[in-house]
Amino acid sequence: MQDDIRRVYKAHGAGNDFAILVGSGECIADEMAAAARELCDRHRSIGADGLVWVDIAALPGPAQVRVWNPDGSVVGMCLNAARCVMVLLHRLFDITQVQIRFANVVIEAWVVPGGARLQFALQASAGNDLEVSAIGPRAWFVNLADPHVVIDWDANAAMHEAPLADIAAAHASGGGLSDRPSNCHLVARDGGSEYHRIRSFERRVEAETLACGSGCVASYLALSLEGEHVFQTTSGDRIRLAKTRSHWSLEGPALMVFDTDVRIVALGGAA
Ligand SMILES: N[C@@H](CCC[C@H](N)C(=O)O)C(=O)O
Repeated sequence: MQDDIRRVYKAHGAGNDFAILVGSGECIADEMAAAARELCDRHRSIGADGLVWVDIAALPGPAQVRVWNPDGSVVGMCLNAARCVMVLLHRLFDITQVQIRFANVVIEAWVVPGGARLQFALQASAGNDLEVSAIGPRAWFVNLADPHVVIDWDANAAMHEAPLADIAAAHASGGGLSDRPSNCHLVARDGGSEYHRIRSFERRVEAETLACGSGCVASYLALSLEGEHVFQTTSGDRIRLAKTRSHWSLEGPALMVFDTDVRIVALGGAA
């Protein structure tokens, strides 16, 4: 393969889709930010909600994982991408378990039928300030590795018709309920049950995505839930979430879509 041609893997976790690059060692952050802008473009390239770099140098030990939004900004933690990485490493190396390390969050991952299960701890610490604060009668700001606004939507009002992009622009873009651009989630709890519907608008994707794993965690925290809860995402897929003491368990679908060779201009390929 020529030096400027890279293997790119396309995968999705509950419809949240990613272009994934695999390599040994650290990547160059500026180059990857530019590669994210290039590869995530849905009109001119593969198209994705984010670009993922997986450093496999230490396998079967920890995989270092970095994620960039389509605008080239860094994602703190991406739980849908984490499941995709587990499924990809299973495909490539036949491993069924791996530790995935984001900059501030360490995740244990296992392959399960149709997807992956993740286990992780989220603690308030210097690099990962966990913050949940009420910002309205039924709205919360939740800071995980990235900022989220959660709005508790009346389950009797048609959530699928809600103008999510407008709500995010009014309340989660830095001028409304939160003072900084945030991901914005509408959550409706059916009959007070353990079953929730969620719609997510992701900052820096600047669009509604089909699912957001961190958004499910933020919603669980905002709504002060306990025990196991299921979030049905816009894609119709389900993300199962439970918390015991400080440990979270998240299970959901992840699928490889295709892989292909791409000349990436940002990584030195000729335009
Ligand atoms: N989709 C992700 C989280 C994405 C975070 C976001 N775009 C940001 O930068 O804040 C997930 O599944 O966790």
